[in-house]
Amino acid sequence: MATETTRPEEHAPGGGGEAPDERVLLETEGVRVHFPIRKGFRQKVVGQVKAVDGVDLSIRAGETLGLVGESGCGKTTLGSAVMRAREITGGRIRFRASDGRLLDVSRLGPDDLRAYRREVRMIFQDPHASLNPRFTLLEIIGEPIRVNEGLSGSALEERVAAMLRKVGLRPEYMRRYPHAFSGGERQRVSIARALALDPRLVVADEAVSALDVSIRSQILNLLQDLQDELNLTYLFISHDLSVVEYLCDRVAVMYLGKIVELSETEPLYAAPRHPYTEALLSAVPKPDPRLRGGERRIVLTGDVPDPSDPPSGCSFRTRCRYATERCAAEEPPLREVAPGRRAACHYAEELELNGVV
Ligand SMILES: Nc1ncnc2c1ncn2[C@@H]1O[C@H](COP(=O)(O)OP(=O)(O)OP(=O)(O)O)[C@@H](O)[C@H]1O
Repeated sequence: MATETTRPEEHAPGGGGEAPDERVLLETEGVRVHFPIRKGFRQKVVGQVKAVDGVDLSIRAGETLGLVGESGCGKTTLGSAVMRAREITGGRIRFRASDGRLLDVSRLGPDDLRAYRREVRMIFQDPHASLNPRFTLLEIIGEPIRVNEGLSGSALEERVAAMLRKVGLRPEYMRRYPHAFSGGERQRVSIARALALDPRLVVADEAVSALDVSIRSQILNLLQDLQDELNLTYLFISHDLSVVEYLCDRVAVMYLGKIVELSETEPLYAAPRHPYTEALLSAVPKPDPRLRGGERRIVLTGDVPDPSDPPSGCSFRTRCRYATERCAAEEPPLREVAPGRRAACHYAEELELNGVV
């Protein structure tokens, strides 16, 4: 297959011939991932689950971008599309390779695909499921290094020892199997494996959700330290808004396959511009019980609508307490509503929404 690459000066992320934004490491443009629904003996396609339905997002080099939303809104599917673990149905994902070229991720030739898979790595949610119990840490962490760099013997052991030290584990642990370790230690092993090839972008999907609260902050601190030390960029997928507030520079809020709000973290938490963000924030536990007043808590009623049959107009309108007739008739685009802030709500400028106190 042909590899489509463009020189940085030829194409700007964001398209449309603007000056190229050198800060952008990865960009999605109108990305869609639809799953066909098949029925009957002939497995006829009777519909589409629109898991990701037109996502424009850019991830800047060195930042941590949080991707939040309820279960089923398409976060994991978008992360898998970025990882190229899932083919996209439409749109485009572009990545700025270390040599400065912009790569079209769904059209990579074999060499560029191999390079992409070294530069973009994933940390999974469940370190119990993602670490093979039959392999030692040397094999688990060393495997990508052996395959990609051809190292073996003591050279490989040295690299694995260095990775173990980096994530706060003792090098002599490399002879042991995953079952000998606690959940937090296993997540450190997953991180060591993800970082073994010196990636530039790390997609972390619910990376601390399975951990005890006491361990969670240790792993978050480790991720931050490693980001500083290794110049990493993170796409941090989570349904936990407290964790995202702590770790992320910017936040993208996803609902029913679309980004509905995108902003730097602090202003988004202080004064959201989309009613869905407001509802998510109102459910975040407050440290001070006096601030947990019933009147501030907005209960999101009902489930996320069926992504194979989304509501007309604004997809959130069926659960939105501010919805009007216009919301059913007209889909609000994701647009700039204040400097550096985007929201997909007709009333983003007028509504006075509550943030986290
Ligand atoms: N392989 C698949 N085939 C059909 N539908 C799928 C498939 N994978 C995901 N979906 C559907 O796509 C939608 C988005 O799922 P996805 O797992 O991406 O959401 P999510 O926000 O990551 O949720 P969670 O946090 O529960 O993983 C859901 O409706 C899900 O049922």
